Amino acid sequence: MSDSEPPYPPIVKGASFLLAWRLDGRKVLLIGGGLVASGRLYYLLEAGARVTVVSPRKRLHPETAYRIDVSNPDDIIYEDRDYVGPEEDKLHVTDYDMVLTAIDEVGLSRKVCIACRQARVPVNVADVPPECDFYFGSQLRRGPLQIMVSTSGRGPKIASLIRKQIEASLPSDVEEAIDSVGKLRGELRQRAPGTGGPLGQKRMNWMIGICDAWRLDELGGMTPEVRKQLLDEGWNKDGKILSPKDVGLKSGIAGWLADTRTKVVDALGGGDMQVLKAGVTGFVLGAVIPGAIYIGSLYQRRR
Ligand SMILES: C[C@@]1(CC(=O)O)c2cc3[nH]c(cc4nc(cc5[nH]c(cc(n2)[C@H]1CCC(=O)O)[C@@](C)(CC(=O)O)[C@@H]5CCC(=O)O)C(CC(=O)O)=C4CCC(=O)O)c(CCC(=O)O)c3CC(=O)O
Ligand SMILES: NC(=O)C1=CN([C@@H]2O[C@H](COP(=O)(O)OP(=O)(O)OC[C@H]3O[C@@H](n4cnc5c(N)ncnc54)[C@H](O)[C@@H]3O)[C@@H](O)[C@H]2O)C=CC1
Repeated sequence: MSDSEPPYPPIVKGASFLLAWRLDGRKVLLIGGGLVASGRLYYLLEAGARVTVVSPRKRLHPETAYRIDVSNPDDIIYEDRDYVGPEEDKLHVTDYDMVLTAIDEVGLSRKVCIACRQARVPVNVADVPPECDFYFGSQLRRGPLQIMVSTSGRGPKIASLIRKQIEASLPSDVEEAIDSVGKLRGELRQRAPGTGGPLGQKRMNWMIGICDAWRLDELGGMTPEVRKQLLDEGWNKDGKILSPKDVGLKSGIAGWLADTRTKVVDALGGGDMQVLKAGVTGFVLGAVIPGAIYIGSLYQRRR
């Protein structure tokens, strides 16, 4: 490295700050009940938010109406009427953790945005990027795995296409792998409880070692007995990292590749090597796009 070369990556401004917002039990105001609102509502409910929907029933999108009709009143409070404005309405933006508008009244949305910003309540106005404190992205979920693609507002349809490519390239056993790792982490914590310090560092190093030494499909196939073996004969013995071979599992990359190809092709409803190529390209693109991947629906907007 030359003397003038910076030691760390340069800052390139213009990005969004990506995070996985824990909305469980939080209050969200959703103004509007059309197609766009139905997508917002779906993701909010999946995140456990307590949503107040204000929108006249006569123009509700069928999915919004369905969610309202089948949901527990703790999850959705529904007001069958027009929202009248931040000054006049009996609902106050200050009582919410997040406010979303998805209505076809630009002036009213602007007023909501101004009131939210004054009160420092995060707001998203569908259709008006400058009035959004945060953007939605194209999302997919497989249990604990969530991936979101953002194009920083430049090309939402491209975000959707990239998300689909990533989706097609995901190994079908990714959810099992994450579940296994979650269980192993929990069991490790029981053996070595506590927060931070040298023990925390040792725990983390051990988990990193295991995740590096085991392929996703191998992790997904990990039985409770194998997890116990990893802990008994690995963690308990100087934090040793046992490989799949060490616990008596056969490794076979060729078998795994064949299996993955079949699963990718199956996921796309059959096909040929062209399809596999598209999936792999998608995965690579997913890794480099200037967007967001949240480790962690397939709701699709139909316009
Ligand atoms: C800034 C942002 C604010 C926000 O909504 O949070 C925003 C803004 C706008 N969208 C517009 C149009 C379209 N939006 C979509 C689709 C989606 N839009 C989504 C997000 C976002 N849209 C945020 C930035 C996301 C990012 O950073 O990439 C997705 C990803 C998530 C979601 O909404 O849930 C979802 C795909 C979900 C999926 O399929 O997985 C399609 C395609 C389609 O419908 O098939 C079109 C038509 C094609 C086109 O116009 O490009 C317009 C112009 C309206 C006009 O011209 O009148 C604006 C306003 C503007 O750009 O000025
Ligand atoms: N950000 C984005 O990604 C996109 C944004 N949009 C925009 O989002 C907005 C909503 O789009 P859609 O859901 O497709 O429209 P829509 O026409 O299906 O739904 C509008 C909904 O808002 C309700 N509404 C209107 N005035 C209201 C008020 N004062 N109080 C409560 N509810 C009210 C209507 O009853 C209806 O349920 C539009 O402005 C549209 O241009 C549309 C597509 C993409």
